[in-house]
Amino acid sequence: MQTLIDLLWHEKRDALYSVGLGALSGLTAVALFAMSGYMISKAALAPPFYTILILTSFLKLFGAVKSSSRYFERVISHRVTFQALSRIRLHFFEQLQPHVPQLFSKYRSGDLLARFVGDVEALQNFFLRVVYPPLVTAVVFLATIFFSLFFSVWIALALLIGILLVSVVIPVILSKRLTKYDVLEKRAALSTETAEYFAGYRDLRLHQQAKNKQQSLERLQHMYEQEQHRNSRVQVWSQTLNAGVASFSAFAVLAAGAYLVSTGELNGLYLAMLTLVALTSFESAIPLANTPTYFHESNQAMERLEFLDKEPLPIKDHSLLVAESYTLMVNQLIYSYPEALRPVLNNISLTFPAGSSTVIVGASGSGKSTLLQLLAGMIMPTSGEILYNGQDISNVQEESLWQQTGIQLQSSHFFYGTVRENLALAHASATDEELQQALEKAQLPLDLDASVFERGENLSGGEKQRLSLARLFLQRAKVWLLDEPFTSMDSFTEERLSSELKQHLNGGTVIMISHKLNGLEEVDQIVVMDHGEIKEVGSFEELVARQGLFYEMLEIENQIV
Ligand SMILES: Nc1ncnc2c1ncn2[C@@H]1O[C@H](COP(=O)(O)OP(=O)(O)OP(=O)(O)O)[C@@H](O)[C@H]1O
Repeated sequence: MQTLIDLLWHEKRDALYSVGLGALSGLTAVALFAMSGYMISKAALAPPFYTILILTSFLKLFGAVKSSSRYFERVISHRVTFQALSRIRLHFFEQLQPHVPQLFSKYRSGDLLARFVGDVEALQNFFLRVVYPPLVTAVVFLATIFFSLFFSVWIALALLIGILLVSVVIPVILSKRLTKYDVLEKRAALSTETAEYFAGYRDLRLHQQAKNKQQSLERLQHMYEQEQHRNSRVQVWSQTLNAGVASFSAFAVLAAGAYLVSTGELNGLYLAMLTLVALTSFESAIPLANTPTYFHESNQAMERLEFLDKEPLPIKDHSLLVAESYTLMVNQLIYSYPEALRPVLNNISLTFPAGSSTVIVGASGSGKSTLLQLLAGMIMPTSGEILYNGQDISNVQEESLWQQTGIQLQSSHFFYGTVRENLALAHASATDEELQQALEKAQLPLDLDASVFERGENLSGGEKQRLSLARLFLQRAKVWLLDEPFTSMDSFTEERLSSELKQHLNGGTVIMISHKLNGLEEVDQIVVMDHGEIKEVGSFEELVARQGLFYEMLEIENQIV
């Protein structure tokens, strides 16, 4: 909540103006009705014509001030809200950014979307319906009670009791009931499951599970609706009590006034005026009926949005020192995924000399991709160090690291748009000719203006892989980290592409994961991994001669071929 107040504080000037204008509008509304009441009573006594004329002029003045101040108050208060919302979005986006590579290990995409769209949106009510109404009501009531004191202490007391009930007693009681409900949490659960349902719809249909999933979605929707229903029931109660107290207070003012008139303590001329003052001033307290609900909702939205703040991030304030080439070293590296019971990489030490080529092989799940992501600085080691030319990358800003590295992961993301836009991701200023050349090198005969659907849905597995290789052909890096770049290709395309790639990567330090063991004779170093450990390191010839794990795997591959 403190963060929200801090973010809103940036708009303090406009917020103050809108509260001032709101108070002015509320006060002139009270004055308008007070004057009307007084005028009606006065008119009954047949006063001189000029008295009516003066009173009517005041009525017109109050009416004009009320409408214009209300108009400007609306303009400014909405400006405050939208500017604060944009600050809030920016703030949470900045908080989110450093967590991005690992974010989806911890949070589901539907949940993140619910937080950054729905929860941020819920905060638009914070100023308009939580901060603003109590301030305006306080000003209006202070002035009204002070004004009433000139006529009767009892009438002022009736107003004071009424406003205390509306602004303190009712909200406090209802807030206790509201804390039981969590509409945002239920909405997030529904949106998380719905996002997954759409993403996996094809598989659900194929396995005849769409109906089951649909039923569980319906259950979530029902829970969400019930929570909304309970929440709105509290809101309706709040509005009813608010209106009841307002009417009762106005009645109390009328009754007290009538009694005081009968005892001669109050001039009857003011009775209608004071009753109308009470009725109108409680009108400015109507929005208070929604304050507990919106306060509770804003509180919950902030709690859901501050989920990342609690996790301190390492400070990365160094840049990678620029060099002609890089030797990569890994020292006693241990890595455990968050909340995993055992480390996935166990005490790994390796050297990748500058300009050398290394292929990492090993059984599925042995930790190859994890090691590559660590080398790329996408995840941080649990312990141990990763050095680029002796420089520890734990405090190096990712951008400076990624300027020197060309990375291809097992799967790349393709954005909805054109082939050109998807390629430009790797080299924003590349000319059409350069983009075309990259496509040719990647053996991908696609038009630059051809459409790409979300996640590359209209591309085959091999085409996706070649499109991401085309991105690599547009880059000039000194370290290349490639995770199985040819898995979805036929042998002929793989052969042609791999010789193109070899030429392109020439001179850089290349580390590539592969499941194919044949054809590695020219590679400088082969690393064999098993269960998160390095089992063997050496050239093809050395490993074959050793007749260890690599040799066994090669034998099996040869038998299968
Ligand atoms: N984000 C993650 N969160 C938790 N565990 C993970 C995560 N990614 C991978 N793992 C686990 O870490 C282990 C190593 O995974 P990794 O992807 O590094 O293996 P790999 O050798 O590259 O496998 P493959 O050859 O099948 O791609 C696996 O047991 C996997 O279940």
